Amino acid sequence: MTTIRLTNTKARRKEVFEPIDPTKVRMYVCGPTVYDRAHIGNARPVIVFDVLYRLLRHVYGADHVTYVRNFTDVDDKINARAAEMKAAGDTRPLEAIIRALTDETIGWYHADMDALGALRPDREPRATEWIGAMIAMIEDLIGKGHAYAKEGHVLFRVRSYEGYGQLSGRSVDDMIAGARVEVAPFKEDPMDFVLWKPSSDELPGWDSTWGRGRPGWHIECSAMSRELLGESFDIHGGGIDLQFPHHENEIAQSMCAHPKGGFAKVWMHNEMLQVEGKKMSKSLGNFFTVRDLLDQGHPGEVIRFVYLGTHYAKPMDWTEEKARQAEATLRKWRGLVAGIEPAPSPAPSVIAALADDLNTAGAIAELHALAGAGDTAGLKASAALLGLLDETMGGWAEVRGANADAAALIDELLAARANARKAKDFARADALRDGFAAAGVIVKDTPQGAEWELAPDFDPAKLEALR
Ligand SMILES: Nc1ncnc2c1ncn2[C@@H]1O[C@H](COP(=O)(O)OP(=O)(O)OP(=O)(O)O)[C@@H](O)[C@H]1O
Ligand SMILES: [Zn+2]
Repeated sequence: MTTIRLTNTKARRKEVFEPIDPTKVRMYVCGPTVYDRAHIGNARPVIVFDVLYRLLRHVYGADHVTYVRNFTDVDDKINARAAEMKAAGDTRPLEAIIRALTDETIGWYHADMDALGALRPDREPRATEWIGAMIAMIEDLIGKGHAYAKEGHVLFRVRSYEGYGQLSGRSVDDMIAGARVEVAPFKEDPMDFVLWKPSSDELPGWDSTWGRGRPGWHIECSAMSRELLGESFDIHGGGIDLQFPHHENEIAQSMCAHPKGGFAKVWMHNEMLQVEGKKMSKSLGNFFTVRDLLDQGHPGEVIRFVYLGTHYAKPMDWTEEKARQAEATLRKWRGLVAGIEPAPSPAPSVIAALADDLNTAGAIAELHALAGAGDTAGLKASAALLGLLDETMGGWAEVRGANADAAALIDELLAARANARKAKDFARADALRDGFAAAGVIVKDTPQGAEWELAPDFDPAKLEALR
């Protein structure tokens, strides 16, 4: 069996991955808070953990892997957005606006992430459907002395859990000094965080022994992962921005509620997608959405390919140049594998790269090697492991709109040019080169073969005349 090695943030090193139960590999990834279109930063964990999911399914069998990713559909940011909509004239009750907003956002999220070729997780729990489990967990924590109720709030008593800070490697006192912790009259200690808070009549709320209220964000993931995966599971993922406080708080809650369980064995964090050295985020306003890129004509597969070019543990940025190169490569590979029966399994070299802490850039280098060696069946099977070259994947036909026919003709003419060169028919090869230039097709010869793109003055009639 393939040995997978993963960097465990908790251990701060690369470890051999050994599932607790190899017939039931379990992974939980923190999903989006649903009030807005996903920006391209939010797509990074989706793609990273989709590749891991595909690798786990390949190694352990598709029926032996359970992937859970939640939707946070109760949150102050959602309430604030709904309040803005109401202030802007929406006449529905706030709760109805919230329901419509979260439903619509989940629909967008599915459409956008599907377009990136991400498989849907096995379970996608909505927090609002698991409130009972959250209340039960909070009651349990109070019973065990790890939480306390005050003024309609329930707080987690951070100093009651001695392991607090281990994941992020900081002491509680450092954290207090460094973080902007909210001091509130109902807190015993500034580090304590909210498990439950009161809701006004018009906000979403659920009845509890502490009054009508709603859960805090951190308890959602602890309760849902416990319900769907158990007290111990294999992998917990999310962006590095969630390591503290969100994941630290999840660990504290889950370890205190279920001291016999181990919660997550391996913690994996993707680094940030950045814009000029800063995390892309809604609060900084330096974001654009996956939908923006799709609407600009970038096929989802091209976006995916760009992400795979950088290791998940390194920061990355999005550039048009990367997109251009990705598109040229994929266009060429799509031409190579069209109508080809894939090999029965992916190439060992590609599996080995992915098994080495998801070395996606290395896996792509291996795909180039397969393409270069003419192993198109191997290329197709191996690309599938990365979620690439799927013939049902959309985007390509629309990418250049009416120019889809042109794409086929250009590829045909490039093949003709290569043949002419091989046959030393330089007159024909040169005529094609000049013809491309005149028609507005920019051709670039690279070690991997010819790449092309259309200039703004592209003239389909001139291209047609080159036949
Ligand atoms: N710039 C980014 N690069 C990579 N991952 C990101 C980035 N921003 C958010 N994420 C990840 O996206 C996932 C969904 O997070 P969530 O919906 O809470 O977004 P968010 O953190 O609220 O976004 P923002 O910071 O823009 O408000 C999380 O796993 C988070 O770590
Ligand atoms: Zn979470």
